[in-house]
Amino acid sequence: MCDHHLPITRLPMQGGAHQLLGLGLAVWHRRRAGEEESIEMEASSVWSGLNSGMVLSLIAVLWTVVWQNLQHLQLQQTFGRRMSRHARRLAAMVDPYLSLTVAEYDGGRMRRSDAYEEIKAYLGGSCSRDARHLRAEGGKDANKLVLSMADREEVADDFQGARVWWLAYSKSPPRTDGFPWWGAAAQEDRRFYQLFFFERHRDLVLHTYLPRVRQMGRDAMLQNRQRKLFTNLSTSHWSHVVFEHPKTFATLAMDPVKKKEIMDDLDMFKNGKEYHARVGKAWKRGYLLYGPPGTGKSAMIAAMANYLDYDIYDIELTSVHSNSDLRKLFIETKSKSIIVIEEIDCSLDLSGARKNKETATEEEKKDGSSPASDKQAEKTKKADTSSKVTLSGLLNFIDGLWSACGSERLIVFTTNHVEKLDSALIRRGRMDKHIEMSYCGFEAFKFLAETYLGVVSHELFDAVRELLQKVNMTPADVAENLTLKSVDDDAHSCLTNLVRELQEARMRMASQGNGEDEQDEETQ
Ligand SMILES: Nc1ncnc2c1ncn2[C@@H]1O[C@H](COP(=O)(O)OP(=O)(O)OP(=O)(O)O)[C@@H](O)[C@H]1O
Ligand SMILES: [Mg+2]
Repeated sequence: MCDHHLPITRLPMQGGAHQLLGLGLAVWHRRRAGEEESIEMEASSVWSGLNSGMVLSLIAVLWTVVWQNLQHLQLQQTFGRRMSRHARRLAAMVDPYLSLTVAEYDGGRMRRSDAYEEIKAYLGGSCSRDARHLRAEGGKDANKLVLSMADREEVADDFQGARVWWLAYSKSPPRTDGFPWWGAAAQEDRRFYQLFFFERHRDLVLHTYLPRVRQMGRDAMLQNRQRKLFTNLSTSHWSHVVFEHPKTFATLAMDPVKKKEIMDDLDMFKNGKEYHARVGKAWKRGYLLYGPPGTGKSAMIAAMANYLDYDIYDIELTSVHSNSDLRKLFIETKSKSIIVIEEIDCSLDLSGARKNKETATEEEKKDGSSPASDKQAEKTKKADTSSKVTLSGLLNFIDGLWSACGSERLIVFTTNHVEKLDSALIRRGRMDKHIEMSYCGFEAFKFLAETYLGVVSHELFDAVRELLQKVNMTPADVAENLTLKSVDDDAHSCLTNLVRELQEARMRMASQGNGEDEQDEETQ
């Protein structure tokens, strides 16, 4: 990149005379810039440049008027081809510059363009030197800002002896009356980068320069990347915070063999680009994590994201109003990410329609059952009665045609009640790997004792082993007991507390068992 007067003062305009008038002026500027590369312009050449620029502008305006009239008279069919050939020749004489535009959103407003992001990252480094007006966002380094060009800024770039110019601009979106589901984001300005270069550099720019820009942009993005945790606060848009969960596989208590198996599976997935292409499968993988509350399902997702260095998209299904909103959310997700739907059984009625509070409680009243869980009651309370995400919509989201757009994505469902899930939802190919997160065993306890207390053996370990064989306690409860809560606490006091709690749980189980036995005897 170079520090240079910027030759292009043309902002993209609607076609026709305005644009061509601008073109004439731009030519003068660019001619001037071309000469400035080697010599300073003298006053007389400025005037001659200006005059030729003005003449060209006039020709351009006249040409546009004639052309528009020809169009109007519908003579274009007869003369159009020949005229447009002449037009192209004239344009090349008048303006030896080509331009290329990259929009922030391609495919309507559905998906942010990777190319736009890469160009933005590429230009970030140079614009801090050359541009006068900048935009800034937080980056990986807490003390630094990631810079990009503000609207209407231009920077020049030199590549293998060719000079090109980048312009940033934005446009207001067209009116969206009658399309309310496009939402607020559709009203935001649309951003673009426009690249100008000499026609003689066409091949160099298109085939060498631009691929290099994209590659360098990707590298810069990796350097500045902050991992993000996204959620859909509204029906079809993501909001995010920086993802900073400290859980890693090194601090996740579970059977070491099982843990290794999961880590190997993740490695295979991450390095599986060629494999997926070879066997013709979309590069995605489904994980189902199931087990009682507090057994580490959410902790496992955080550990996976940290291990793979992926972003997380946590979908709140109860806020999604329709299958098409779900699709929109999905399309907006980036690669290298984990898409999570927690407590899937609470978010969706697996017969296809969403539960709402009334229907849920009606059902419970009818069969005399209590709510499946407080969490479920809470979820169903939140569910919008107008929600229409269906089981088939969800299945489509996981492995329909749309699921293949983008790549390198894990889809993770969690549930406390795996038995409630529709078999279609969790069959292999959709949820490829089923992982049971279970109550704390002795191995997991030893791991937690070492992590939380730094002890690898203790006189109370045998008592804990014996009790854990008889009592179901979650890793979350064990971890809570092993947490130092005051300066007087130490390993011994924590382990004593744990043993006491396990004994109490065992006594409760025994008394419940007795109660049930007595009831059985009475009924007999
Ligand atoms: N296997 C584990 N290893 C280490 N810590 C654990 C483990 N399981 C749970 N924890 C700790 O217990 C707490 C609760 O765990 P987590 O939220 O992951 O449980 P969950 O299975 O997602 O529960 P729920 O079904 O209620 O969402 C967390 O602080 C987590 O760090
Ligand atoms: Mg959880």
